[in-house]
Amino acid sequence: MPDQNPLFPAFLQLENLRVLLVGGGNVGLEKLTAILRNSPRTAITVVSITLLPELRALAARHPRVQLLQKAFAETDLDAHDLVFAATDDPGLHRAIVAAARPRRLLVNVADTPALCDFYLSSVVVKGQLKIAISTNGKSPTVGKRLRAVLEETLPDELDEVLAQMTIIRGRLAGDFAHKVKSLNAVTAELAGGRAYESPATRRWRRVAIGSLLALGAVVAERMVRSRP
Ligand SMILES: C[C@@]1(CC(=O)O)C2=NC(=C\c3[nH]c(c(CCC(=O)O)c3CC(=O)O)Cc3[nH]c(c(CC(=O)O)c3CCC(=O)O)/C=C3\N/C(=C\2)[C@@H](CCC(=O)O)[C@]3(C)CC(=O)O)/[C@H]1CCC(=O)O
Ligand SMILES: NC(=O)c1ccc[n+]([C@@H]2O[C@H](COP(=O)([O-])OP(=O)(O)OC[C@H]3O[C@@H](n4cnc5c(N)ncnc54)[C@H](O)[C@@H]3O)[C@@H](O)[C@H]2O)c1
Repeated sequence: MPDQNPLFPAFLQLENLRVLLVGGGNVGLEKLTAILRNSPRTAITVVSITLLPELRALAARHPRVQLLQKAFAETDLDAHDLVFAATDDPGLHRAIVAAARPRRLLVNVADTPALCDFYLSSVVVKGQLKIAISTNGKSPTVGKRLRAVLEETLPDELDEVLAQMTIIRGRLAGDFAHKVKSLNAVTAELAGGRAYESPATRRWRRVAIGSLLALGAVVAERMVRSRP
């Protein structure tokens, strides 16, 4: 399958790891915000020559974020597990990746797929439910739009369902196979397909898919027309 998305999705216990963020400008602030929104107690070292006031304010609200106002040095990689590079210096990004490789550190370089060991995703949150979306870098904008559609469409009650299922699975007796059978039976309705969609969900699905397809067709046509 030549065209498949080969990325492996996983959900990190980031609060057990140590993160280095290099760059404290606009993009650095975006990365720090994304990390802390998901995993607010993560230990993060931010290394940057300059630090935006908003980033300082965010760090002040998170005791495990440490700010180091200075230029990046290779030794900053020591004692970290993951690295985010978000400066305005592509040469520095290449140097960070080169220094991180022999240390077996995983690196994300903002907006630079060729230098990334992992990509960030659009994240849908409904209580405890979290869905990460990857377009394999094809269009982060589509990821962002899909996030909004899913946030709007997924019923808020899903979080309650999860809470109830946790209680039920804790109470179920019997062997593993019996438990799986019971849990599948209890949740059968959730997987019931379109017949089980609420009218609002059905409408959103049609609107979302319809408008994305229409938009794609318009853009494609314009591009064909504007070709020299
Ligand atoms: C999901 C999200 C997470 C986050 O960053 O937190 C994310 N980008 C987001 C938004 C966004 N990024 C860009 C735009 C402008 C419009 C556009 O270009 O489409 C917008 C839209 C906006 O801001 O509205 C610019 C851009 N991004 C990349 C390139 C380079 C390239 O494509 O070659 C360029 C061109 C730079 C340039 O032209 O200079 C590359 C990457 N961006 C990724 C993640 C990874 C792939 C994710 C995937 O598989 O989809 C990957 C590969 C690596 C990485 O950075 O991790 C977040 C949405 C969060 C949300 O709101 O839900
Ligand atoms: N701001 C955006 O939304 C956006 C969008 C698309 C592309 N970009 C590109 O992304 C890059 C970063 O953008 P930005 O807005 O975050 O820039 P920025 O100037 O706000 O931030 C860059 C940060 O990197 C730090 N830095 C530079 N060299 C360093 C070093 N040697 N050691 C430590 N820190 C160092 C700077 O002190 C600064 O805090 C730029 O190349 C920009 O063109 C930005």
